[in-house]
Amino acid sequence: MIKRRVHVAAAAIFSSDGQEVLLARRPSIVDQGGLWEFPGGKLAPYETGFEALKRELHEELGITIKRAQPLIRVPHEYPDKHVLLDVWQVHEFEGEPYGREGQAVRWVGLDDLFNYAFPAANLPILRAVMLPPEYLISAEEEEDTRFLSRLERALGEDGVRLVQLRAKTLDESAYLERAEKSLALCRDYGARLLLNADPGLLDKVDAHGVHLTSERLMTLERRPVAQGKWLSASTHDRVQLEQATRIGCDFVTLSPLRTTPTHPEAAPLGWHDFQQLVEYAGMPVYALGGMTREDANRARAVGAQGIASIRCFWR
Ligand SMILES: Nc1nc2c([nH]c(=O)n2[C@@H]2O[C@H](COP(=O)(O)OP(=O)(O)OP(=O)(O)O)[C@@H](O)[C@H]2O)c(=O)[nH]1
Ligand SMILES: [Mg+2]
Repeated sequence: MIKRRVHVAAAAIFSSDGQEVLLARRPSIVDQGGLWEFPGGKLAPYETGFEALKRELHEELGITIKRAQPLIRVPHEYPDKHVLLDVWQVHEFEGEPYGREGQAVRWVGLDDLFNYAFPAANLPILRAVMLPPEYLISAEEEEDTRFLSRLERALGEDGVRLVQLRAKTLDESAYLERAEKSLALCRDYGARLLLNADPGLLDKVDAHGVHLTSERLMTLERRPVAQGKWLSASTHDRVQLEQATRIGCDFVTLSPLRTTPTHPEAAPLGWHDFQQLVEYAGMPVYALGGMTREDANRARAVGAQGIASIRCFWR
C-alpha cells in the first residue's frame, strides 16, 4: 500500500497569561474521533503552512490570527498515512474562539494537558508547548552562595524557567547539596531543575528531571527516569538524535552551532546543518554553542524550541 502524505498546519493558541492552550475535540465520526487536538487541518494545494493555519483557524474557531511563530514540526507514521504536523504558536488573535463546526473546544492549563487523550503523533507537541524558549546551563562556581545569587538573577531578571545543574568539579555530596538549594530557588520562581548527573540521583533529590551527557545517552538501553520526570540529552549528530528518540528523551540540546570558548575543538554545525538535524529530530531541540538571546528568533525560525546557554544567562 502506498501511504498518503498529509501535511497539516495546527496551532497551540495560548491564553493571554500564557498558562493555558486551546484544545478542540475531534468529532466522533471522523478519523481519530473523540480525541483532543490542536486546531488546524490539511494544507490546500499551493498554500503555505501559515496560510493554511489562518484559513483553518477561521473555519474551525472563527478567529483571525495576527501573528504566529513556528513551534515544532513533527513527522509521524500512522498505519494508513504519513503526516507532517506543522505546529505554530499563536499569542495574538481577534475574535472569541468557539467550535464553529460543532466540536467541543476548551482552554486547558499546561499542567493539565496530560489528562487529555491525543492522537499518537502529539507527544512531542505537548512537550514543546510545556517547555520555555530558554534553557540555562549553569556554570562552574566554587561557592554555593555565589552560585545561588547568579542563578537567582537569571530566574528573576531574565525570567529563565528551565535550568540544568552542570557541576563537573563537585563531588557527589557537594553536588547534592547544591541541587537541593537550587531546587528550592527554582520552585520559588516556578522553574524546573534538571540534574546533569547519574539518573539515580533523582532518588536523593526530587528535581524535575535529568539531563544526559551524550556519553551517558549512548550507553543507555531504555529511558532511565519515570514518565512524570523530564529527560533531556546533549546531542551533536544524527546517531545521537536517533538514540535520544529510541530511549524516549523529551527534548535535546544540539551543539555546537557556533564555536565556543568552552569547547574550542568541536567543529560548529552552522545554521544549515542545524536546521536539517532539527527536522530529523522530531522533538523539541535547543540550539547550543555560542548563542545569545538575539539568536532566539532565528533558532525558532529554523524549527528549534529556543536557545540553551551558559554564558548568556550567567552574569
Ligand atoms: N489538526 C490536527 N490534526 C492532527 C493532530 N494530531 C494528529 O495526528 N493530527 C492528524 O492530522 C490530520 C489532520 O486532518 P484534519 O482532519 O484535521 O484535516 P482538516 O481539518 O483539513 O479536515 P477535513 O479534511 O476533514 O476538512 C488527521 O489525520 C489527524 O489525525 C492535531 O493535534 N491537530
Ligand atoms: Mg481539522
